[in-house]
Amino acid sequence: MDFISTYRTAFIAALEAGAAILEVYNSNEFNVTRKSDDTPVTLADMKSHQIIHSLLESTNIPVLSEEDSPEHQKKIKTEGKYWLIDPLDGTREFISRNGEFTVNIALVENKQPVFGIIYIPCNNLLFAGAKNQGAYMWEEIAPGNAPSVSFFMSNKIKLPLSKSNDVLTVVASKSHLSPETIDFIKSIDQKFKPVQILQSGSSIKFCKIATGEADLYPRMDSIMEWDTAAGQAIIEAAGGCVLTWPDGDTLRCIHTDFRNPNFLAVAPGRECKQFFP
Ligand SMILES: Nc1ncnc2c1ncn2[C@@H]1O[C@H](COP(=O)(O)O)[C@@H](OP(=O)(O)O)[C@H]1O
Ligand SMILES: [Mg+2]
Repeated sequence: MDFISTYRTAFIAALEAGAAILEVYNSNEFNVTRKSDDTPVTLADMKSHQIIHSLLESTNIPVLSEEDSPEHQKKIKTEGKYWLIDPLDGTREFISRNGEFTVNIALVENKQPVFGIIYIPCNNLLFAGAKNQGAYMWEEIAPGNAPSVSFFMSNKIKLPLSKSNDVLTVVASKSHLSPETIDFIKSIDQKFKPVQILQSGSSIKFCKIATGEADLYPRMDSIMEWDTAAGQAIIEAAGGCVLTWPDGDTLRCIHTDFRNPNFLAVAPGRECKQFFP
């Protein structure tokens, strides 16, 4: 549990970024523009990016953000340790005002996420986990100034939570559901009836796997390493796995264009192999 004090700056950054995001969310000034890959970006993405960057720079560990320029991203040495951040994951959900967006901060070491934070500012929910140190969630964590380390220690809820039923629950994207993901869900439905399907935006899907609220998160289209690193660290710390599909290797941050292959995340306590060919 030392990670709460070790990575205190990341906790502070996530909550301060959450406050800046909500300030934009509660205004009508989103300033939506399109990036070169045609994905949307808002004033909230950029404010969050600046806050997290400036706070994490004090750790003397390089910072790589989704919103950095491609030139800056290429300069970061990904051989050692670096922060990998998505200042606002679920920009489409943000723009459509459904509240399903997150702040993601991961620490990557030797190509593997070893620590992750996901903050859901609209729900006051915070998730964090570190390799060999477990994963936890906190409720009623308001955006803004971070509570003390002792507050985090005494209010933590260990993940996974206990599960109340045997139905296999699959969680999938709300805004980007590829035909391959739909085919995978159909095949699971045939093999493991009854199957329940949930849809949610952003890294909230990883949080649902880490808590055990959902059992499977299939992603059969290629999302980026900043979309997955924090969630993977939390799921693995909780005892689950995030594996490439269909090979079944542990997902790693090894791609020069930061684009992940297809993957399947499996909740703690579920045997991963049964879902692979
Ligand atoms: N085909 C694709 N290629 C790259 N990124 C993708 C993608 N489909 C979805 N994403 C990104 O994945 C993130 C989460 O999406 P989803 O809610 O569908 O899980 C979003 O990140 P951002 O909002 O940070 O840009 C979205 O842009
Ligand atoms: Mg983003």
